[in-house]
Amino acid sequence: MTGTFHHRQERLRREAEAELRDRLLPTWQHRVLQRFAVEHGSGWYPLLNQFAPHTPANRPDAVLVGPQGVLVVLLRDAEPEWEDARAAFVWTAELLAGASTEAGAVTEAVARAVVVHPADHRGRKGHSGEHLAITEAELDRVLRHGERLLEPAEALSIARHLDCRTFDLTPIMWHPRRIPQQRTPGRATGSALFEVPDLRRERVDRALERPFRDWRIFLDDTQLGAVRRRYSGPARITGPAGTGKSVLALHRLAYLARRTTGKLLFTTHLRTLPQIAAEQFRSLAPHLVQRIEFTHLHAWARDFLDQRGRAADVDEQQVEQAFEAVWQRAELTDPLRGFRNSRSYWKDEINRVIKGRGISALETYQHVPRKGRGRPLPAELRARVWQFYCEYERELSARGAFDHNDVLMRALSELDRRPLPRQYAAVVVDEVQDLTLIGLRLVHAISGDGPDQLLLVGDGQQQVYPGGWRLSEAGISLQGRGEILRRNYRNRAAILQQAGELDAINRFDDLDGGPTVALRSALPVLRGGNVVHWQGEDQEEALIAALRELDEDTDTAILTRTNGAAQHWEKVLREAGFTVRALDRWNGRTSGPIHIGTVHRAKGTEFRAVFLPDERARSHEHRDEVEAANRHRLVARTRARDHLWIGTLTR
Ligand SMILES: Nc1ncnc2c1ncn2[C@@H]1O[C@H](COP(=O)(O)OP(=O)(O)OP(=O)(O)O)[C@@H](O)[C@H]1O
Repeated sequence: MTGTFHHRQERLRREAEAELRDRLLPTWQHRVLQRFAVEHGSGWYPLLNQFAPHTPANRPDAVLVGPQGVLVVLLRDAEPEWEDARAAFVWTAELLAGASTEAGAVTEAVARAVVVHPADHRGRKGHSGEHLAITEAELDRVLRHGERLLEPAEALSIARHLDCRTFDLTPIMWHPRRIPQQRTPGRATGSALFEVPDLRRERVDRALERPFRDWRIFLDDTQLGAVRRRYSGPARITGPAGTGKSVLALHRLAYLARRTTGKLLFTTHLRTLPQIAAEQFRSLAPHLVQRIEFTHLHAWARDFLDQRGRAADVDEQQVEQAFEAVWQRAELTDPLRGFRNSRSYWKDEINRVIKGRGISALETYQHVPRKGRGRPLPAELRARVWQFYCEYERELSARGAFDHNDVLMRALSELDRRPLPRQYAAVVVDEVQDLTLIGLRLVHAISGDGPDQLLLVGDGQQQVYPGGWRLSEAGISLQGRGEILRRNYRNRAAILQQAGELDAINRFDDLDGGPTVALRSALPVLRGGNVVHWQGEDQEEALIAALRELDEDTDTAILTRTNGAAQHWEKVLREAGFTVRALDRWNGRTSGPIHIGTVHRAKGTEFRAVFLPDERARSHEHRDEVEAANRHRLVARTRARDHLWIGTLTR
């Protein structure tokens, strides 16, 4: 077989020689291109720039499509200007627009720029922000090693697409209209050597890695359209849980990073999400990760104020004490308790409705809409709340303390006083539905209104913090710029159906007036799924037994409503011998132990199996509480990909 293989290589080499004969290429370039041509035998489709060796500086000399993706190749004696390498990449990436395979529309993540130098090159090698630099002696690095990204049929259809899109690239050694038989060197096709168990394992492995591989390399048409669209001002991506909003946001960041200079910002109000997004981005576009700042909005504001010499740190304990001091004053709180006897309700009123909206006068508060906050609050009570709020502010200032809203407000006023010296090339905000109005104003002040500057990503059905706003209140106008995603790629059909049955009213978009799609109308992509409704008295025993029944417990989470419950389950599972990790310490990198945390912490994440133990929540008397609880449940259930376990205590 080896003899046949070498014979074939030699024949390919001779054919390549004949194809390249008329080109007046420097000897080393000739050698490289010949090698590319020969690699057709192992599944690569080379296309040569028709101007080579006089290719314009900002174009590739060759493009190769094969198992390791699309290589945008520049053959250079000396290091190219980085703008040229980037322009060659972007030129090829633009040609990829519209390419699709059975798995979806092709993204830029499939492509990378490679600069090949002669063997005796002494200059810089390795990865730069824009490309990988190697010598001709190291071609195996890109042709043979590395992650396998494309199936043979995918590679062929992408190569054909490139051939159709431009006259500048000419196929060498293959004919775009003939379908060649794929052969893999060293392995006979259809051979009995391929054992059935191997095949089965390969299929299972591929199925498990599939969604991840797929979303990096292929997006659906709507997603890809939104990644590449030029928005003349702020834009918004909505869609039910699991429809790839965050994935789209990451692709758009990579797309914009390649076409701009300077930093880009990914932010959200959730503390743990930016790190997880950064990890995902790293696998999508490792060379661009330095260009993106992944940070939660409060940390951004705090660092910004620090740089301006106006440090404002939040001491949670002091803030809590300030609130408590006022809450204990019966003359202030009795009328409020009469309306709603809930400390957290009034805390939300201050944090999310008054301060979170930046309201500075009672007159404004008297008229502010409080959608999603339950019964209307009469004017006289609003005056009482205002008094409470003023006392709280006094308590804070007596302690010299700032709360989270203060930090955002100070950052906003500082930006107003002196804008950023260098604007971000783009700002992406994830989980936007849970930002306060002040938070939204801040991101708008950071981004500005320019083309492609601001992308808001969210879903009103997943709002878990009270409060609401209209975009216009933050001075943001969308004018129809936006996309709605509908295909759910995360949850298997049974889970999607289960979560879709919840009556999770979308108050957020109700405020904003835009069109929406509810989870129950999302289109499931993955079939099957397993939902277990457990009912009984000994929940600990049942949950542990269910965990033990899982074929493997990696990529599993126990999600709770409260921190107390999360701590309880951490202890129970540790004692039962499981390795567990608190969700708020997770950076999205490893999926080893069982994750335990609140649903708030789990926002934007997903797990193969999710357990939702019953917490004996007090029954909800008010409509807003019922709505909030249902949105909360929807978020929790839609974190599960394959298995969902829902506990109900009967005692
Ligand atoms: N085009 C695609 N092909 C395959 N998988 C995809 C595609 N788009 C997204 N996915 C997968 O779908 C899952 C959900 O994606 P993502 O987290 O971006 O959804 P989301 O809309 O932001 O969800 P949520 O609002 O619930 O946080 C991820 O596992 C992602 O890998």
